[in-house]
Amino acid sequence: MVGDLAEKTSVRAVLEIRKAGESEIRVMTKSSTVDLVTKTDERVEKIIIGSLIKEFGEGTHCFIGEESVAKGEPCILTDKPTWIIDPVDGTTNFVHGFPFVAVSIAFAVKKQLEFGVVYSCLEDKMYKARRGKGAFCNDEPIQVSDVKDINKSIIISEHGTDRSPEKVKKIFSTMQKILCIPVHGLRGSGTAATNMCLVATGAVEAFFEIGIHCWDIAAGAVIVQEAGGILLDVDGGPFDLMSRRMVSANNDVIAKRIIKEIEIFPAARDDATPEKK
Ligand SMILES: O=P([O-])([O-])O[C@@H]1[C@H](O)[C@H](O)[C@@H](O)[C@H](O)[C@H]1O
Ligand SMILES: [Mg+2]
Repeated sequence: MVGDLAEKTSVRAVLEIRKAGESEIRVMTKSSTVDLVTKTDERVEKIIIGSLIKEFGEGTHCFIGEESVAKGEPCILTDKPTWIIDPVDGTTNFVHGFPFVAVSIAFAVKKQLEFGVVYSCLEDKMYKARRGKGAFCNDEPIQVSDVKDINKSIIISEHGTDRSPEKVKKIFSTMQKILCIPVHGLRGSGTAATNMCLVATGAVEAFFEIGIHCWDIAAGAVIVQEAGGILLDVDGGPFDLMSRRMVSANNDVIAKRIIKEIEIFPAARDDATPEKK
């Protein structure tokens, strides 16, 4: 029921994004001049939350949505049934017409992710997974790659929207070290949700990033795990959805090899009190 609804809602969101992409896009900024947002991000989030509230009634479920949080709504994951939503993951891509843009909708109960749907709009691929029930792309089962040799891997990372020189230096130093292991290649689609689905289908072996948010990765987290992959913190500890740090990989051999090279830098938790952000 929850899954069907998430799927139905993601289809509505995708139609809206595709339609909006055909006319002129007015761009605004959030935390920095490269952290972009559009009216479409805001409208699509309202559509998603509105249709979920219509179904479940006001006050029964909680919502963590990228644009609502940007407008001051809390970003705290409680035990209550909670939807975690990125209406347009890959907003920069959307603005530039770079063809990877996804809608990401996840559902958690008691802080446990139960269901995720990532709809890659322009490729027309709907990825979905329910805890314990496998992962699918357009209804076909998907599975991570079985590569264990890092020298035969493709790794994804992104540089996010924080451009402070010391962070950028660490990001590129990590990428340089990983590239020179050597791996077959380094990639990045510009949407964390899609990157995770690429891990889940076996197109790449891993995706890691410091600075992502819970709404970028919540749905992808269910999909990667249900496709047989793993999630870890960038220091090798357990994955924490609110920590803004994540390594997703096909297996722990690949994950741990990458973790050896990651230069960690601080990122305020999604659920940090405002004065700590
Ligand atoms: O802002 P947005 O386009 O929804 O999300 C961004 C994308 O997922 C990008 O791939 C990642 O590198 C950033 O960290 C995210 O913020
Ligand atoms: Mg996003």
